Amino acid sequence: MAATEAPLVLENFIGGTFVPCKSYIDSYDPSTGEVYCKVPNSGKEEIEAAVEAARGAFPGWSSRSPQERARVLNQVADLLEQSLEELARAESRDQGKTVTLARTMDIPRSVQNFRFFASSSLHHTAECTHMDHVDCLHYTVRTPVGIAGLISPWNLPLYLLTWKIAPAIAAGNTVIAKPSELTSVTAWMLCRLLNKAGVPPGVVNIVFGTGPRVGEALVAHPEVPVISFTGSQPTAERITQLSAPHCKKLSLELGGKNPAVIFEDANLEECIPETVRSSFANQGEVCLCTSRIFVQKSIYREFLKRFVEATRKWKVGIPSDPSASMGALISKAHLEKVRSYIEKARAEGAQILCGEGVDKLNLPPRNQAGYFMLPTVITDIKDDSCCMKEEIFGPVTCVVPFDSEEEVIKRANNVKYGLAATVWSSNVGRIHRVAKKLQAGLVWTNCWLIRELNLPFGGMKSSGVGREGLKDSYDFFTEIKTITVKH
Ligand SMILES: NC(=O)C1=CN([C@@H]2O[C@H](COP(=O)(O)OP(=O)(O)OC[C@H]3O[C@@H](n4cnc5c(N)ncnc54)[C@H](O)[C@@H]3O)[C@@H](O)[C@H]2O)C=CC1
Ligand SMILES: N/C(=C\C=C\C(=O)O)C(=O)O
Repeated sequence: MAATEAPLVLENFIGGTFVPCKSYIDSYDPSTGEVYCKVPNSGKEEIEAAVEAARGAFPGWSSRSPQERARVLNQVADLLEQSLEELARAESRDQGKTVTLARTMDIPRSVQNFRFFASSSLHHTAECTHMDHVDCLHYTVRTPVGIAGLISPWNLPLYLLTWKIAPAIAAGNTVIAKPSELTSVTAWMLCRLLNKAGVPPGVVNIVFGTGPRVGEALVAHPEVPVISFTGSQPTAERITQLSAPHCKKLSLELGGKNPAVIFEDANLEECIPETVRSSFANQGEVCLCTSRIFVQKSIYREFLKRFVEATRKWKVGIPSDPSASMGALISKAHLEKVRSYIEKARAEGAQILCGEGVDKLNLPPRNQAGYFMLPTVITDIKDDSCCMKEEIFGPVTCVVPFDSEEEVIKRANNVKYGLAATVWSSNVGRIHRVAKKLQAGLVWTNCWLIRELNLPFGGMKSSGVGREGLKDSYDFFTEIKTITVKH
């Protein structure tokens, strides 16, 4: 915080009203390491108030027509779009990402989330069957589940929060959302827009604070039957334990250790810049980022040389620098954790080809205490190294050679995660074969992160439970009932 700047003080949003909290948590600007914001340190009391507000709003909201709800969602989208620049700057300051990325990805996608679910909620149809031999007609109806608990992480703050709020309220639920305590500002800014858009009080409640305090109070509340969570696997385990006594419906979107499989017939002109982006976009803090790159032996040396050259051009800079590709990591603790992986790799005898400890980072004096690091490429590393097995969630990627298709599929699948993968080849048959055999909920071939919101998003193995998307989110946020009519 600059000497003259007063901290931004956030408030909870309960029943359509901003409510101060008894205590606050410091929130840091990752690009300077200074406290610039105070986030409510909410707990059980605030969750009780939010549940009461959400319970009160449910009958009215759930009985509105899909068209009426869609109109309100579209209004939220329009208001977000009108505030795009302000939101992008706030997201960048709070998270450390570049303003450019927030402006071109995070905020436009948040707008799209509301528009997409406003529109898709108008097109759901029910199933119907007949049993003529017993004169029966059967059909299904879907009803909103009730109060949905939504817990989101710090890497794509507004993007992932709105990816949960929009489908939940479009389906007629009321919600209590808990954003990450590390990145709460854009969620708080959204609250003002929700009121302006005509979202009735209590339909969306946003309660700020830490996971163990307010997150657990939300998950354990008996009147919140459905929890949608995006974040780490250990937290998902805790959420599962707390939900078990109530048999809650859970959607868990967790981490990844995503492979890129690059065959000798890949178009390297396209593959190299795209694999740099898939490894280092958003400081490598996206669950879909590539962190293990398998390259066929015949092109391994050439790939490595060109990949390192391209990585060195992925500029780290202050988030407002339009020429920067990457900003600061989320926190000091996270930066230290990411760096510790590089140290472990070095101790195991791996080679660090560029980045941390090899190249020099140039930052203005004001940003010297910010949480910056250079994109780092590791090689000569074994498949059983922790850098090849664990989610680092930072700008670090490992490159290793492979011989055959069969071998690379086995090695790519040899981790506990199964979220995303990329395959690079100009052989269509091989692409289909390999994509089918990779254990991942999402496989991008000859591209990365082209999102089709209509189709299922999510992971297998330790990368999660459930899927999100047009039909999947609707199914998750509704209960289905089969009705039989004898005539
Ligand atoms: N989408 C993803 O795949 C993400 C993965 N991560 C991974 O997790 C690591 C740790 O990051 P964290 O911020 O600690 O992730 P986290 O899983 O602890 O945090 C995600 C959300 O869960 C909440 N939370 C934490 N503990 C909770 C609890 N006991 N009950 C209810 N809610 C709880 C947090 O307050 C936050 O809103 C990262 O280094 C990264 O590897 C982190 C964020 C997103
Ligand atoms: N869930 C995450 C990313 C989702 C991206 C998308 O829906 O396009 C994550 O990084 O945690």
